[in-house]
Amino acid sequence: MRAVGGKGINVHIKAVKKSYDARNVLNGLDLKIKEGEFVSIVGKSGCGKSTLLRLIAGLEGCDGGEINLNETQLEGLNDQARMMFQDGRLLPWKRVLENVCLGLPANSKQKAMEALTQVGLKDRVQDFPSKLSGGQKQRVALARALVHDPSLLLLDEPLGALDALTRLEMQGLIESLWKQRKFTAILVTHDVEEAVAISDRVVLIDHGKIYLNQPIPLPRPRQRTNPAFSMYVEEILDRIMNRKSKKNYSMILNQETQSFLDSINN
Ligand SMILES: Nc1ncnc2c1ncn2[C@@H]1O[C@H](COP(=O)(O)OP(=O)(O)OP(=O)(O)O)[C@@H](O)[C@H]1O
Repeated sequence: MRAVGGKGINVHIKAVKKSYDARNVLNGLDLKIKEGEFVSIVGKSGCGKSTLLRLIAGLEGCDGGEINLNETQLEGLNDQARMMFQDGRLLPWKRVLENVCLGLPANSKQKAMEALTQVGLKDRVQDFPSKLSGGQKQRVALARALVHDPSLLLLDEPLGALDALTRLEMQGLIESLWKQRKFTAILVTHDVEEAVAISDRVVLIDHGKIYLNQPIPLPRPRQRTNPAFSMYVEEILDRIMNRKSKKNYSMILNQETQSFLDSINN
């Protein structure tokens, strides 16, 4: 069933398989994401993060298993989701406002203006993308996704090409829009600090399955100077690199993980 007004949806990924050229990328992957939850996906390059996002977007089909959105099996394109990529994918010959209005009915200008105001670009609506900085282009891409009131926002390394300061600003913007609009968000990122800073939960893909399912129960906005913040970052990095945990945080983290997983399964 379609969620209304951008309210988040549950995403249930069941035993999903995907292969390319007879090589298994996703190998019976299971993941449950709650309505309105912010989940980040991390893992080594090539482990299948973007593949999973494309399957959830319905851009490609699964070779096995299924993806359910609020208990309804996804077939074809996921019309409740919008996706944002590393390169904003703006049309260079269209102005900012026209880029955001793409695919919308002719009377949607007001709504597009509101989305552009929310991302802090109301003064740049008549500019062409070539006049914008990298961060501004990604703000347009974010407005273009949000103007459709998605129930699910899929973020494929959207901040990967930005400088460190712009990245921090954009993380804050994405987090505040997620809080206001209450959509479900799935972020693919290589930056474990970014994942810990804005997610309710970080999941790690390895060998085509979820290898770590780590809730981040820290208050928001997250303080990077908080020792617990560094503990999560270190532990997740250790697990990505298959290193033995240096400080033996695993036990604490595993207890939190188990109680979180119990709560979503009940
Ligand atoms: N269309 C395709 N045809 C063939 N192989 C593909 C295709 N798409 C992805 N792959 C392969 O599937 C594997 C997973 O790719 P994917 O892009 O999902 O990884 P990723 O974890 O997002 O990587 P990165 O972090 O480097 O972006 C890679 O080995 C990739 O080469």
